[in-house]
Amino acid sequence: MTKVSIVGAGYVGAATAFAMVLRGTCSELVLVDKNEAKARAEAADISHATPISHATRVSAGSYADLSGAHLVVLTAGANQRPGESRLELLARNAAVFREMVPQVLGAAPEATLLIATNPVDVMTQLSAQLAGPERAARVFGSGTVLDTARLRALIAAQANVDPQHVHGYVLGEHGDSEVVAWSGVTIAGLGLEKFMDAAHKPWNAEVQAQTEHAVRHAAAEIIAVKGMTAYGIGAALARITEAVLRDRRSVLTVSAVHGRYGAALSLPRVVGGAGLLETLTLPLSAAEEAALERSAQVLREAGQQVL
Ligand SMILES: NC(=O)C1=CN([C@@H]2O[C@H](COP(=O)(O)OP(=O)(O)OC[C@H]3O[C@@H](n4cnc5c(N)ncnc54)[C@H](O)[C@@H]3O)[C@@H](O)[C@H]2O)C=CC1
Ligand SMILES: CC(=O)C(=O)O
Repeated sequence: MTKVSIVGAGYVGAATAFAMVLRGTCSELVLVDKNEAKARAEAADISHATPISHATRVSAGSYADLSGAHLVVLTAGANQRPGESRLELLARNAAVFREMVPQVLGAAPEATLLIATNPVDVMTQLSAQLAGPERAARVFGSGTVLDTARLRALIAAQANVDPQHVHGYVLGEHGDSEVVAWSGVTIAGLGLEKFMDAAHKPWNAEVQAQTEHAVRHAAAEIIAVKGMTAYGIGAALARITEAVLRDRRSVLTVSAVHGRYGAALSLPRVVGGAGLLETLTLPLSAAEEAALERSAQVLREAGQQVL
């Protein structure tokens, strides 16, 4: 039996629950929201997919119903309005987390906490602070797992290959200062430029810059039209959850506090049954290292407002 709870049954919480049911991530799923009627309606709607996907017991509940959860996904709080940055949500969502995290930990003291609410890096650092150092390996955020997926999808489209066979990472803030680690992107074991050359696909500095711009601004462009993003992050949260529940030792760019950078930010990390198992140090170019340090500086300054 694997039990997951999602606190925040808005667009992201519902998309995550739906992704989990389609993927068969867990056997029991409980949705909690301060709007109890919304949580009940989403749970009912999603449960109707279970006979034609995976047998998952989906319900709505209160904090008390988190008891026994192996992992709790936190998606509660405000989302961005068109034109707003993630960091502008800081004060509002920090207030939600100060109230919510102690209640979650009170009801499910053994659970791994997976944070998605924005600004996700600062919310992760705040949650880690509220949870205490003994839970350090079990409190982390979705970080740049979504941005990394966007990068892989865009490169795959250019290369005309399966996105699962494109490897590379977005590091740092899940936000405007994020860093695309171009020096480490590979397809079929070849560096990106070598692969594109061998496959006779057009790739140059201009295409690379356009791709990076599209990754960095993906959320803003989607939000400008439909008001929110949900499917990408829903799939990402389901994938991260599976790494924990199935002890996969997956390499994922989740966000966690890093002593050297003095903030929670994303680096490639090994994620498994005990949570964060290892942080990997990638060989980066000097420009990427400097950009990562600047991203950490953005997060340290943002953190000073609420930590
Ligand atoms: N990390 C990532 O990659 C992504 C993060 N997000 C973030 O996820 C968060 C949620 O976004 P949406 O689902 O679109 O927002 P939404 O407004 O649709 O849902 C938020 C839900 O949180 C609930 N809520 C608020 N305070 C609560 C509390 N104290 N206890 C329980 N429930 C509470 C609300 O009732 C609402 O149902 C936002 O901060 C958004 O920016 C969104 C997309 C990607
Ligand atoms: C909203 C957000 O953080 C995203 O889609 O990346």
